Amino acid sequence: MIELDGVSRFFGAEVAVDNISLTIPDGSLCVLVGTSGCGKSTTLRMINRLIEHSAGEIRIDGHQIRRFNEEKLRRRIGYAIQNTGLFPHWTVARNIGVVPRLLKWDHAAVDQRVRELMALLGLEFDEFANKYPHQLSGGQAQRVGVARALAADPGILLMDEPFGALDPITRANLQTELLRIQSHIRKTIVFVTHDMDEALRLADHIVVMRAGRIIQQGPPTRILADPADDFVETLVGGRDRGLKRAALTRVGEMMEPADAGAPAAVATVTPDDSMRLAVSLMLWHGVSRLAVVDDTGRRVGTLPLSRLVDEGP
Ligand SMILES: Nc1ncnc2c1ncn2[C@@H]1O[C@H](COP(=O)(O)OP(=O)(O)OP(=O)(O)O)[C@@H](O)[C@H]1O
Repeated sequence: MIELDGVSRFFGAEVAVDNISLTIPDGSLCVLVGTSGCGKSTTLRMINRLIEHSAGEIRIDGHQIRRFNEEKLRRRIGYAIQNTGLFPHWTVARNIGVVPRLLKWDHAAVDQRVRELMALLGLEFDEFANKYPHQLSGGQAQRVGVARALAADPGILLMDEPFGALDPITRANLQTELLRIQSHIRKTIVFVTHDMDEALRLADHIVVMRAGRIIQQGPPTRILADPADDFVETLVGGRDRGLKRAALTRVGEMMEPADAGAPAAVATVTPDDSMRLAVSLMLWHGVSRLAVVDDTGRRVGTLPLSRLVDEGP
């Protein structure tokens, strides 16, 4: 668990981060979001002590990070940044293995870890291990950057706009990959972005920052349902937020119990489908209710349009 307790950072007279408190439970993906200069990167870098905090306390697993040896702390924490920071004259394999080598793992263990991570990130070993960063596409280089950050199996992964420089399709693919990987490795991830859509897609917990302060924090559905002020509402897309919320809400959360007497429905959804898909299907088929079925096709519920109108997004 990472805890920030009344944390501030001053640069001369300027307050970059202003008395923020935040708890990030183990295994969760917390996204810091906000416009340029609001203090997101400074907050992230205070966690691995690339920047020291000026006031307050930062604790990892209950221990103040000031008490840790800086080098050791940084090796326990993976760090992935925009434009990857890969060493240009090193191969992909050597770049990925840098931290395990610093930690003096033996050669075979480093080699095995590099292979494992390349497989996890979808990079074919024979094709990519001996390439140099300039021979990679932006998305491939970013995958190598993430693999390198994970190499020593850190409990915590800090990611600073890691997909910021990529085209929208590559970016969406890497977001999906990150969610897939996270479902396997369950790291505690702190992710910085200025893109609210990216935050809504990835986060378990969103922290909206402005001028060094936390304006609002909570799960994506809460931020969408109840933005704290006009600034957050603008960030989440104003009138568009109903659809965004529908994309995050599962049918299972909104359905009613199966109604034996109801006429057979033309279209079906599963409890794991998004409400956005359900709305599309209703519009497409011109119906006001859908049958909800499980993986085996058994009817488990009903989703009437009234659920969307009364309580929906
Ligand atoms: N080393 C520094 N010296 C002086 N001021 C700094 C330094 N680093 C950051 N700042 C200031 O602190 C504030 C917060 O910067 P920070 O980089 O954390 O913002 P950010 O939200 O990550 O922005 P961006 O998305 O543009 O990177 C800014 O006003 C910035 O100018």
